[in-house]
Amino acid sequence: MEDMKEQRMLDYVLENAVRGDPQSVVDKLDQFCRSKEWTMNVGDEKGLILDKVVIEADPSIVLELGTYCGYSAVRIARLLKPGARLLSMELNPVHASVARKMIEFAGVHHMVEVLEGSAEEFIPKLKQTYGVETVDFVFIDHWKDRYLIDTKMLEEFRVLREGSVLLADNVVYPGVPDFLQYVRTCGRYECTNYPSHVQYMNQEDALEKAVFLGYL
Ligand SMILES: Cc1ncccc1-c1cc(O)c2nc[nH]c(=O)c2c1
Ligand SMILES: [Mg+2]
Repeated sequence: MEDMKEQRMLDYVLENAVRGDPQSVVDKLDQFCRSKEWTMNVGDEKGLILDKVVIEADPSIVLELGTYCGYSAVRIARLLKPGARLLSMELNPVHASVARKMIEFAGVHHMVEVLEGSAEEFIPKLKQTYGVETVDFVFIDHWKDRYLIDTKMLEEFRVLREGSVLLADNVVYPGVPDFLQYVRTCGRYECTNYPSHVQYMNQEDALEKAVFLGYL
């Protein structure tokens, strides 16, 4: 396989971060993206907002839609309590492979599982295959055209419970207007917007938190 940007980013972490130290992996990923090549990790600025929302939620079961190279999986897992689990879904097999190595190097592989495939495929299986009754936190960061469909699927399969926290990246850029309109107007979510910037750039972006109020 040709040497892809994602492979170069993984190699940089393996050479420069500290094995078993998730913070050092996060720091070296940000350093790579600022000094070598831009990649679509959620990044350090939006990452601090993600940290605060995760700490506040203190979740036991986390879903992530869109693993990419594992930056946010490592960033979230480093904040989870013992026994908590993160299931992260990634459609792209090359990214999933890079992410698994990143997560293992960071030493959080005992709490993070990367599911290779689409959210559409895995959400219906969460209960019988992964023993997940409901989830406490969902980080949505995959593809703008899937945010709304997959959120409705989480509702349809009763994966959410009163108080489940959805946190969506890129609600300004690239933008997910249909998802925003839905969570802000359907009556089943309490929404908060967190203005920020596209990772490692000056372009405006934002995160949106949507707390599920129940199957009204
Ligand atoms: C790729 C890109 N170019 C310019 C500006 C933003 C992006 C960008 C940023 C992200 O955080 C993304 N997250 C998930 N999925 C994406 O496709 C994605 C794309
Ligand atoms: Mg993103």
